[in-house]
Amino acid sequence: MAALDVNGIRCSYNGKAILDNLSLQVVENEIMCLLGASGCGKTTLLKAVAGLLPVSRGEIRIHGRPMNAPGVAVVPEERNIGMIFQDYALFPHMNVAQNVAFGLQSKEKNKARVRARVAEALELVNLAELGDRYPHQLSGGQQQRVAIARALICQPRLMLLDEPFSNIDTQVRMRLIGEIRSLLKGQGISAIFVTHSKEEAFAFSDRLALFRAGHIEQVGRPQTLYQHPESRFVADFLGLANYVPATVLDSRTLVTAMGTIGSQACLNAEPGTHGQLLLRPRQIQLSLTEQGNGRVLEQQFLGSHTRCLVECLGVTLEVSINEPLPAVSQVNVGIVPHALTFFPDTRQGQRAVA
Ligand SMILES: Nc1ncnc2c1ncn2[C@@H]1O[C@H](COP(=O)(O)OP(=O)(O)OP(=O)(O)O)[C@@H](O)[C@H]1O
Repeated sequence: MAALDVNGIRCSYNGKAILDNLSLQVVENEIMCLLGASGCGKTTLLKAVAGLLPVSRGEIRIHGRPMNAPGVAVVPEERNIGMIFQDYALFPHMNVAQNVAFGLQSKEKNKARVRARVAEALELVNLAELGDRYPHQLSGGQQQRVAIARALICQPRLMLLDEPFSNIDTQVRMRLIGEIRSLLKGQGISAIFVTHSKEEAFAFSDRLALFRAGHIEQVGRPQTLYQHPESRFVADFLGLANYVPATVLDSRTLVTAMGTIGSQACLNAEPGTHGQLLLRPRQIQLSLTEQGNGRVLEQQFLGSHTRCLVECLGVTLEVSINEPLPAVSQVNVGIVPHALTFFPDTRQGQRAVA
């Protein structure tokens, strides 16, 4: 059974539909990321799932239970979900332990049991020693951990996280993402996580749904979307994309100005089809040679890799290499063998065929 089943929902503000006929499934213990530019409807979907926004068409089921069937509108506190927001939403006049206990107190009257559950939740987020501190005495990362402990204490089966890492500085962010991911996995909690950062989406999610103006453009594993985007919109959103004009020779070969390039998977396009070959910066390799077909225009050493701009037969390519090359180098541009992604020119919206 799916942890969450969103089926053809419509949500509006002031009569204007923001989501229309939108569907999405999240399986048990899966972390799904809603990724997209500002205003595309990610938070609207989260609010509909939480029960904070009415759904005028379609259906939402959480662990098989209908939330909004005709005559049914399950209130947020009865959906067995935890919510974590960007601004932590901690009560400033309560200490950490009181903040964490807050949601449980209406359900559990036995004070000793509340104390034990608070201690357990703080232990899970590595804040066992800080129960007496107040929010203003904590770092951003620690405050977000308190918000997570507060959500975990009610033992939700589905967690909704709305940009939970955007106020955390970059050095702490990736560590916190790793910690929270293992925590959710360890506790068997499914989650939906909203962000507009692709790096966070890649690091945190099992699958991601890329939003575009109220609909989902593509949903799948982060690596699949990055390496095999179905449209140029997805390709461009998820990272730097080079495009090389190409023509299909046969089901596994493209002809480009750089020569013929073999694909490790079928291209599914008719021979003679013109289009664009997608090449990520790591899918291009450079070798130093005076007779090479490329010329290095610019390089930036970025620590873990070097960004290199190369002019090759009239196309400028961005390539990612380990170490900088000698200045003013002539290079040969080659393609790392892989399953090629090719966008035919003729199709509307330029959908990929590989
Ligand atoms: N309360 C509201 N009343 C009217 N329009 C709203 C309201 N809340 C959001 N909207 C509009 O709905 C659209 C989707 O907003 P939503 O908050 O879902 O976007 P988002 O993808 O989460 O964006 P962000 O990344 O900026 O949070 C936007 O055009 C926004 O202006």
